[in-house]
Amino acid sequence: MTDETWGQVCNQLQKAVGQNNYTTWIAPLEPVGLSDGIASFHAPTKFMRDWVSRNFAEPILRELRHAGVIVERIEILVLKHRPANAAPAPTHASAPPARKIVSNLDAPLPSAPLDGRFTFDSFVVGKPNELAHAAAKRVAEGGPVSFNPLFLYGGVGLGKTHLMHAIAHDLRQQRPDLRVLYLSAEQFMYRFVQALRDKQIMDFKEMFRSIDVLMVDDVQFIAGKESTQEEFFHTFNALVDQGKQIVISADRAPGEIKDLEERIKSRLSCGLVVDLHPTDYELRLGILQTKTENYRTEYPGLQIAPGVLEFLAHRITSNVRILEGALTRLFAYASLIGREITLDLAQECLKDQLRQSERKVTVEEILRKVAEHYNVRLSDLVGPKRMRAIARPRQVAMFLSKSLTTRSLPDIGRRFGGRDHTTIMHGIRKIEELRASDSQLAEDIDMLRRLLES
Ligand SMILES: Nc1ncnc2c1ncn2[C@@H]1O[C@H](COP(=O)(O)OP(=O)(O)OP(=O)(O)O)[C@@H](O)[C@H]1O
Repeated sequence: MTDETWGQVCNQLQKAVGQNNYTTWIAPLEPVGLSDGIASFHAPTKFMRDWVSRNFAEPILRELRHAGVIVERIEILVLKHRPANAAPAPTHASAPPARKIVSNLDAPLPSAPLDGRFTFDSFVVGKPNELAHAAAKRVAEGGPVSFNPLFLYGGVGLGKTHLMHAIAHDLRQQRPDLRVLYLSAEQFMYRFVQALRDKQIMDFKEMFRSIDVLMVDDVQFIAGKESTQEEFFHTFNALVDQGKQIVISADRAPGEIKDLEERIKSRLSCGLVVDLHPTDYELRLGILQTKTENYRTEYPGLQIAPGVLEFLAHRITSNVRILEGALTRLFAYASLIGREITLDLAQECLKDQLRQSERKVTVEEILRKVAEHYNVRLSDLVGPKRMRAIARPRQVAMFLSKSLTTRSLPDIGRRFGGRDHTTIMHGIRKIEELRASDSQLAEDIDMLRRLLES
């Protein structure tokens, strides 16, 4: 492969993977040769080799083929660390070209790849995440540091990584003068161990202390890993002392991370600790609406019936990742079979997800909702009164208890003031009969069922 071909490939890769990824991961690669359908490259570190192999091998291969190179796979080799004046000593037998030794401070930061979709524009703000969003926005302005660190925590799939990437995107665009490094705590550890092994710990320290904004995702990962914690603590202190911004995320609050040293917990709690709360209905609906808008360009002409998004927002409450996955699946499915997205289609396509998130409705909840709906006392529902105004709602509650819970008739009877199972059966039959002719009753039941299942 000629330099010219590689140059062309690089131009294409820049477009394919984005400028940041290109500068960080592709530009440092050196093509070494091509033989037996294997294109070989040198990478400066193992960390880089692993990242590139995992994340960029496919686009590199694709662009090489586009440029007419006949290649089956790529191979990335690591140049062993060596003194600056020594001859190159690759870990591979073939002779590599001489490598320029660059100062650490000029080298691109080994940031983990950023997801181009995780921007502030695509982040939907609601009550549960508004503080986290506002704090992240503030950091993204790159102005004077007002809280250090910004500590974002919350359960799985609630947007921590999204916000951190959004900060990095904004900073890179608006403050290209700042050295911004985003990586997971696992990658921090990996780099640290690597530096120890390669006796490059001074380079490691120098690099981490040269950063203006350091973002470490999933910091709970270093709990119980003593020397990594120690190094993290020193890095953290050095940056805070220099007035550099730090953003950290974790799955729980600093004080609740087990096996994390006390001094680190207290350091992490010093700035602004913000909780990303579980989503509420409005936020979920907002996210679904935004994502649906995006899909409209991808699937033009696909119709979505009213009520489907509301239904999903009610039923899929676990986390945003699962909610997004359900919507993606639904659009792909509907476009494949060429049908409008209706409630029925959603139920059919998302059976598994819906079953998993099915709420366990209790007889007590049913009694409470039915009492509220018919404006009768709960005690009357389970009591002995027989007048129609009480007896009918009671039968509705019996019917719903049988269809929405897995309780047996005797069990339901016990929860209805110790009634016999035959009484419960009678009540259920009555409602089944009436429902067919009484549309008001059928509507009431439908509504109550939806309320209870949401
Ligand atoms: N408020 C939001 N608006 C739009 N998309 C969101 C929002 N919150 C989360 N998401 C999306 O949900 C998915 C999961 O979010 P993210 O990866 O940031 O979660 P996380 O909190 O880092 O979870 P984990 O700890 O599992 O990594 C992403 O695709 C993200 O874009």
